[in-house]
Amino acid sequence: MTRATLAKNPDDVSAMFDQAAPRYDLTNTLLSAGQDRVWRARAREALALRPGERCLDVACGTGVSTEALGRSGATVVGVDRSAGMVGRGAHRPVTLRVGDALHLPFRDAEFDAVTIMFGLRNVVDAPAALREMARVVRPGGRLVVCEFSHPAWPPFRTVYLRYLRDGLPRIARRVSSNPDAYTYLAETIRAWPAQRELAAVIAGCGWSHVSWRNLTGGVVALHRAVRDAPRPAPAAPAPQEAAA
Ligand SMILES: C[S@@+](CC[C@H](N)C(=O)[O-])C[C@H]1O[C@@H](n2cnc3c(N)ncnc32)[C@H](O)[C@@H]1O
Repeated sequence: MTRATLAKNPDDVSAMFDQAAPRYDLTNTLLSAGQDRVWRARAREALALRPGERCLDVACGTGVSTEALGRSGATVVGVDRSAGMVGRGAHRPVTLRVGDALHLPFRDAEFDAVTIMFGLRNVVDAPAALREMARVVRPGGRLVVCEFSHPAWPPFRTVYLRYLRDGLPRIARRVSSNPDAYTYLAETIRAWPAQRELAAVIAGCGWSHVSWRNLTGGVVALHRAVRDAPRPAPAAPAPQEAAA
């Protein structure tokens, strides 16, 4: 998976989000023309949390997604590597922690479900993060990855790629507290694996029943999967009567 492991320095990525944090939520809403709320709502539906379940929101940022997930009646915890992003969410009625997706500060099989929304693309080693998410979810538990993707219809793709190249950085220069973060955003979206390719990566990292659906014509894709059950131990050989 070469394109999902672009050379990204984790400390640089966290510093970039620390700087973008003060106006992160506003910038997102403007750049996506309000679609970000719809995409997160679709991810929430796909997770289908039930009251009493435990869910982990990895790369939770300022906790917008975490707070919305918490309305399901499940216990939801958010974790993010950027202290600046987590700090912006301190007022929210959910638990947000500073922590790394590659070394999640949670026990094996602690959660019923895990999600990562617009975060996997930013993690330095996406397959390692997917394996780590599989570790903290119980066998049979659910994964939802919500991430920018690749529109399939060529005319729409052309317009979208032009927006990424010209429109998005221009808007970001006016609103964001760190416009460079949005040049990086456009670059990482272009380099990110297509829907089918990402599904194959997820399937290779401890997840089964992988499926996906496009949102907004493929601008975003929602991938769902189920945590593999542990393989049953091989049956012990039937006891043999010892030869006399
Ligand atoms: C685009 S933001 C998404 C935030 C939030 N999920 C949302 O939907 O608004 C990406 C987040 O990924 C976080 N991130 C990047 N690498 C990470 C890592 N290794 N561990 C945890 N969080 C990470 C960044 O700090 C940033 O907050």
